[in-house]
Amino acid sequence: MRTQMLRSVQSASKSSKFAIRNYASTSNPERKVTVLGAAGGIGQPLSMLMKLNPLVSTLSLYDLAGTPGVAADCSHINTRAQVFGYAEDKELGKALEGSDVVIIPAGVPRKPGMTRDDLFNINAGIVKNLCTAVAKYCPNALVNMISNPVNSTVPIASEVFKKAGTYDPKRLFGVTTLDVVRAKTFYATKAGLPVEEVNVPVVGGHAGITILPLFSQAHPQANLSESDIEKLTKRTQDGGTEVVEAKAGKGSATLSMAYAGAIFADACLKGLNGVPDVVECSFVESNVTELPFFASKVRLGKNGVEEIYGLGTLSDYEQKGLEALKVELKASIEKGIEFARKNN
Ligand SMILES: NC(=O)c1ccc[n+]([C@@H]2O[C@H](COP(=O)([O-])OP(=O)(O)OC[C@H]3O[C@@H](n4cnc5c(N)ncnc54)[C@H](O)[C@@H]3O)[C@@H](O)[C@H]2O)c1
Ligand SMILES: O=C(O)C[C@H](O)C(=O)O
Repeated sequence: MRTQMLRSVQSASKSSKFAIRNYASTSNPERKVTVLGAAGGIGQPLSMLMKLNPLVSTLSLYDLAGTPGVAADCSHINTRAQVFGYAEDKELGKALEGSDVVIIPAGVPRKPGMTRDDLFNINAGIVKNLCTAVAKYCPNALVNMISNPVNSTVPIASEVFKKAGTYDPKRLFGVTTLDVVRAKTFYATKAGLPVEEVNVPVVGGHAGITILPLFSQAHPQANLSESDIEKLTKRTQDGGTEVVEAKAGKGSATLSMAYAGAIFADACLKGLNGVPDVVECSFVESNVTELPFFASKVRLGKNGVEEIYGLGTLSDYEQKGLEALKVELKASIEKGIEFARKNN
């Protein structure tokens, strides 16, 4: 028994040495990913998932406090990325310099009874300051905005970058991947399909009714009733609230968000590295509708957004949802722009 265990340990260690040699010999370019808010509920698991990503060569972890510990912990994982922890304002520049992708989950989460917009007063200022630093230290980075309310924080970031003269709409993304992750999970469960084979585009924004899953375009197509589609739509729109209530005051989605954030950052890295046909939904500057920002499928490439796809054919129910969401989304976008202009 003991010999058998020893043998399996020896073979495991042989295979991990082999894996390390393989990493060293891959042709993946050097890529620096920075996480701002890395010691938080999303930041920690997201940092770990980025440490596991072989496309990352440098992982830079920044938060107001606690990042040296998170970085030391992550750094012991035997994967390619070199990990560095930075804390406090004075280290923000070093954390950001040379970044290819900056992921921003810095800010406060919701408690039961709150909307994402209730976070605006605190998170708007945090995002504005962090984006000012991004413009200064890594103006060419792809920015993955996770901090809520995404419908307003992305417009804030765009105004900050415009003021700094660094704005490139192809490089700014609101991360809406969690809506897609949820839509896939709920749809696959209801339809009895293997979840890994399911795809569902989610468009609009990232709050309540502005989240519009397009189940009429789901793959594979399942024969669900109108009432099932309405329930799935509502559950996707309320997915964040479902987690906030279940956590009962201890924050919002962190683990599923870290997973979703890691998928989106990986797509950005693949695009930068020239991998073809990388498509994800994201909230970006867009002319798909009359609104200046909108989430839809985008193709990622060496410059960030290479192509923004239109909405395709919508069902009557989705068309109504689209018209209904525009009022709220427009107001949230304008609120962000106005805040950034006033506080410039
Ligand atoms: N886009 C999405 O789908 C999605 C999903 C889940 C949560 N969120 C949002 O992500 C944000 C973070 O959520 P969380 O659960 O990780 O919260 P958290 O409170 O656990 O962590 C936030 C972290 O941000 C840090 N922070 C605050 N101000 C900072 C600053 N100026 N610079 C650097 N770091 C700073 C805090 O110290 C903390 O460690 C919230 O706004 C939440 O609503 C978005
Ligand atoms: O719901 C929240 O407040 C967090 C996040 O936006 C989510 O969708 O889980």
